[in-house]
Amino acid sequence: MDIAILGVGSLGEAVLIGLLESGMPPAQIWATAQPAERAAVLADAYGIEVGTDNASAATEADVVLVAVRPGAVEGVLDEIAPVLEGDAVVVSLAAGVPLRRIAARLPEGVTTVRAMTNVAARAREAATALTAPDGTDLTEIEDLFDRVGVTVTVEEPMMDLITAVGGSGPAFLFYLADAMTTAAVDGGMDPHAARVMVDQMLLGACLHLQSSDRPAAEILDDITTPGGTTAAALDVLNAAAVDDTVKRAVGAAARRGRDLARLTPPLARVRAAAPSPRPRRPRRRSPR
Ligand SMILES: NC(=O)C1=CN([C@@H]2O[C@H](COP(=O)(O)OP(=O)(O)OC[C@H]3O[C@@H](n4cnc5c(N)ncnc54)[C@H](OP(=O)(O)O)[C@@H]3O)[C@@H](O)[C@H]2O)C=CC1
Ligand SMILES: O=C(O)[C@@H]1CCC=N1
Repeated sequence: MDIAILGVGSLGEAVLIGLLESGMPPAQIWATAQPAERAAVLADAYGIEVGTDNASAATEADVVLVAVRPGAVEGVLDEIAPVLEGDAVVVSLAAGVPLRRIAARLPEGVTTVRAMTNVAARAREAATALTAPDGTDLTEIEDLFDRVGVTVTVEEPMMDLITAVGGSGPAFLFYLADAMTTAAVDGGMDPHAARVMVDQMLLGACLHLQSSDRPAAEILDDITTPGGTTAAALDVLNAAAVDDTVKRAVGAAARRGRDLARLTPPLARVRAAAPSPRPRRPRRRSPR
């Protein structure tokens, strides 16, 4: 199976790396990026065909992954629609853009799929949710995403919530990692040692959680020695209602997904409302 990845940015590159690491031959992957200089850098780095012409890349592929930002999806679909064969499969990786809007841009018979995955595809540990019109055989696409992690199939109305939890989810952990590393460095720890410590702690905790059938709240209890250090930390987190804040953050991300679906072109108004497309927490000191 030949695939095309259209719009190799942050997510597209993560998926590309994961697929190559899974053993997919570079000759089976066609990609596009902008500008041409970035396409050349990607081609050189990964040994695959990377251009700027989406239609040319799509012509080569059995499965086309559309990895541009939500506001650019429909324009890319318009570019590739004339060259797609009837048995082509088009998978949108974008947040928010619904199946009906994808199908409306493509020739009759082309299979349309939405996939919500995440940057852990780079480490072949992504959580991917697929949705497609009723009756679609997703076996081939499940196999493709299984190469970069774990794949589930869901109904489309769940996609905004899954985008918040699964797609944006790594950001919650990176936020925590940054805050904990900063706290350690501010307390006098060597930045490199702090980074190693926090990374390994998160990895170990996630593996522990994944290997257990027990709810996270119960595992949390195991660490919380009465009157001990964890209890002191939890007192502060609970006083600040961090659990409620996390719920509200998930809600905000899911609502943004719904907004992206409504707005055409989506990003014009969303950008006007949010000055920075990638808002970051101010950093007091940068770990290495
Ligand atoms: N980042 C993530 O972790 C996740 C992202 N997603 C979804 O993935 C999509 C991409 O997000 P992300 O990777 O963060 O965004 P990026 O902006 O990093 O990647 C998109 C890339 O597409 C390029 N591009 C824009 N227009 C075209 C075009 N017409 N043809 C070819 N390439 C084009 C952009 O170039 P330029 O910058 O020059 O415009 C950019 O390099 C979004 O739809 C998002 O909702 C979903 C889950 C997780
Ligand atoms: O921030 C975003 O909109 C994309 C979708 C999920 C993760 N990143």
